[in-house]
Amino acid sequence: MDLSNSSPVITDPVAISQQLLGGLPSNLMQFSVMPGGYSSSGMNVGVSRLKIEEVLVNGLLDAMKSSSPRRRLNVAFGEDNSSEEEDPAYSAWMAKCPSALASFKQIVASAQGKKIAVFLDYDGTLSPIVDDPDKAVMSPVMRAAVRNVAKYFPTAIVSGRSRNKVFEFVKLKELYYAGSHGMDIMAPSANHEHSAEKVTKSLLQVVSGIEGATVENNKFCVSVHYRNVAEKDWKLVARLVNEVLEAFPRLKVTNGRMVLEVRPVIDWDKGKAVEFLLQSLGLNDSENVIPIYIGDDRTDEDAFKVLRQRNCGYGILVSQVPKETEAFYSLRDPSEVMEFLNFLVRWKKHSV
Ligand SMILES: O=P(O)(O)OC[C@H]1O[C@H](O[C@H]2O[C@H](CO)[C@@H](O)[C@H](O)[C@H]2O)[C@H](O)[C@@H](O)[C@@H]1O
Repeated sequence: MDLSNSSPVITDPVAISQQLLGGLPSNLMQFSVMPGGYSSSGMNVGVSRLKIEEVLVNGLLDAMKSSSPRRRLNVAFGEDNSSEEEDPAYSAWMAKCPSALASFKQIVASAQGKKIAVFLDYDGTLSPIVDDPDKAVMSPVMRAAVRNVAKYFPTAIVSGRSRNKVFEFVKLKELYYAGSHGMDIMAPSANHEHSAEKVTKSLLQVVSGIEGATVENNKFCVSVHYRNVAEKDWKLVARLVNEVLEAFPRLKVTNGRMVLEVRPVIDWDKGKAVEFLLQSLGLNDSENVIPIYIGDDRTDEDAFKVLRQRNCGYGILVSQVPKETEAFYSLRDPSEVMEFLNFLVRWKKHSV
């Protein structure tokens, strides 16, 4: 795709957005408590607004605490500080989610004679997780691995970052990009971008007093980072984000790796982006195409689910700790991601 015209892979964004918005499943409709404690459906919920807010905030806080553990691992390519001996819990987890490196022969055997399409998350997959989101740079050797993969396989970056921002990190024009958790290729109607601008401003105001809290505008989505916030202040972050979102009924909050992701309440995610990319690239033939999606966080699970539902292709989770996942295989960190990508290139070079 020619990025110079900065036009993403889209068909008719307005029609698709209307279809998306019109097709909003009921479970995503906003639950609103009417004055006097009646829900929009007229049911007497008998629950005070404050009680509901407390439940929402505590739910968010539980999810924040369960997000990626505070592990200060310097895993920038070969400087992995994790202990050498195998962690029994990780070994037990790998029985269910085997290493994609150890399973490489099975993966390529199933791809023999078929087309492989590669989808790559950015943060925690191509770049190590670091404290400052602006410093999550990709190493030259990882860039070379991705560049080489793109020589043999259609390759896309699917990121929560804005499309422009993740392109600035990756710097490879020959790739396809789906930014803002897969929405940017759709160029949803401008009001999503407008909401993101407005909610960014509100979030910056409310978290400005919390040390370590930062807000990142990713065009159609906004990230509220709490990686550098003292755990005692996490509930305050959750409460403030929840309060701001009350004024934005078309936005929701989901969890990433020590980040609250503020996203439009539309039925669109990285999984839908992968389906859209496969279709628009003419790779929708599940008999002859093996999509491989590599990612590290909860938003990547939407893509893993799609591949599992299609019974075609492989999700690969990047994690150093056992996690519930829809992925088929696992890799420990970005250095193993790079090794896997290099395996793919070597296999293709020697099998043509
Ligand atoms: O979909 P991704 O490409 O994985 O992007 C998801 C989020 O990644 C970034 O945040 C994460 O990485 C940061 C840098 O390593 C880290 O500081 C932060 O704690 C992680 O959550 C990015 O800043 C977010 O906007 C993305 O949504």
